[in-house]
Amino acid sequence: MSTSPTISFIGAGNMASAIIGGMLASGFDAGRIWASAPEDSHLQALRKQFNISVTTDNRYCAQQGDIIILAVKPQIMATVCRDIAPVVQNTRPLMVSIAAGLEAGTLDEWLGGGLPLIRVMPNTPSLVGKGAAGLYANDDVSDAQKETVASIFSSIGSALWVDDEASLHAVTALSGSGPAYFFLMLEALESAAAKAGMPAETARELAIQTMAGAAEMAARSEHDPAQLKRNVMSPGGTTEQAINTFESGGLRELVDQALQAAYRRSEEMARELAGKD
Ligand SMILES: NC(=O)C1=CN([C@@H]2O[C@H](COP(=O)(O)OP(=O)(O)OC[C@H]3O[C@@H](n4cnc5c(N)ncnc54)[C@H](OP(=O)(O)O)[C@@H]3O)[C@@H](O)[C@H]2O)C=CC1
Ligand SMILES: O=C(O)[C@@H]1CCC=N1
Repeated sequence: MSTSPTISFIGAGNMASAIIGGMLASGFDAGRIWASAPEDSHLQALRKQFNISVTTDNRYCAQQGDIIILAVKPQIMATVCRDIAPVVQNTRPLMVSIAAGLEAGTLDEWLGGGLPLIRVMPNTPSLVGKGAAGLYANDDVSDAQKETVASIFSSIGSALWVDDEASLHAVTALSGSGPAYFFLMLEALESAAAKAGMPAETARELAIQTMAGAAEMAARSEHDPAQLKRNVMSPGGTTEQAINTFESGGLRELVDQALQAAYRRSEEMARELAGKD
């Protein structure tokens, strides 16, 4: 494989666009990116935005790639993989799946068997170079291939390997789904501030800046989040009142339940899609 491989995305929706946007912003050559999907108008919009090559023909797209990133919904992955199997069995690219739940063994079977395959659980902030991805490789992947894929995902955020495929359920529940948790928090903060009489635009800017600032501080600080939280809580002050309200309302238990629900759904999808349910 050349140092700058051609990457083919099968499926060109939210997550593929976020990865492509992040890759281009980090200097990846648009001439080396292909994407396929059924709806030509969606592809043309993507081509205009990113100047990448597009086609409605998955097999043709697959044929172009040294690395093929499977980025369709898990529920249609079997049809898509079986369709491109004759092509990839011939060209033998490195396969990468970003689908939630779907296990490497199941994908390998649909693709005809014996191909190097990496599962990545990315997230949408990849678009702005702030992604967080967990990666797992099957036994057919070489160290050089692992490095290539890790360097792609490192260029758009953090990329961490897991040794055990089952750990990807936890990655999915934490960072794959995670951006939505923080967007929910932003929604809630904005509407609470609006109730307190703040104009919507001001509330949004202050809430976003506060979230970004807290994240940046947590990333850079030598203190853990509990200490950073205490540093904001003046005894007898305002923060204490808000934190006590969150704690007595069961926020920690709710977060625990939410992550468990996402984790269980990821496991359940793996079983359903492998035909074990
Ligand atoms: N969204 C997220 O935050 C994350 C998603 N993922 C995973 O990424 C994958 C994609 O999710 P997401 O991007 O959100 O989904 P989207 O619905 O946004 O995108 C799905 C894409 O697949 C295309 N598609 C549909 N049918 C076919 C087909 N037969 N052949 C080729 N392409 C097809 C759609 O094309 P068209 O528009 O033409 O219909 C669309 O471009 C999923 O497996 C999900 O688990 C992983 C981590 C995070
Ligand atoms: O909700 C989902 O199933 C996908 C996987 C992680 C984020 N979105």
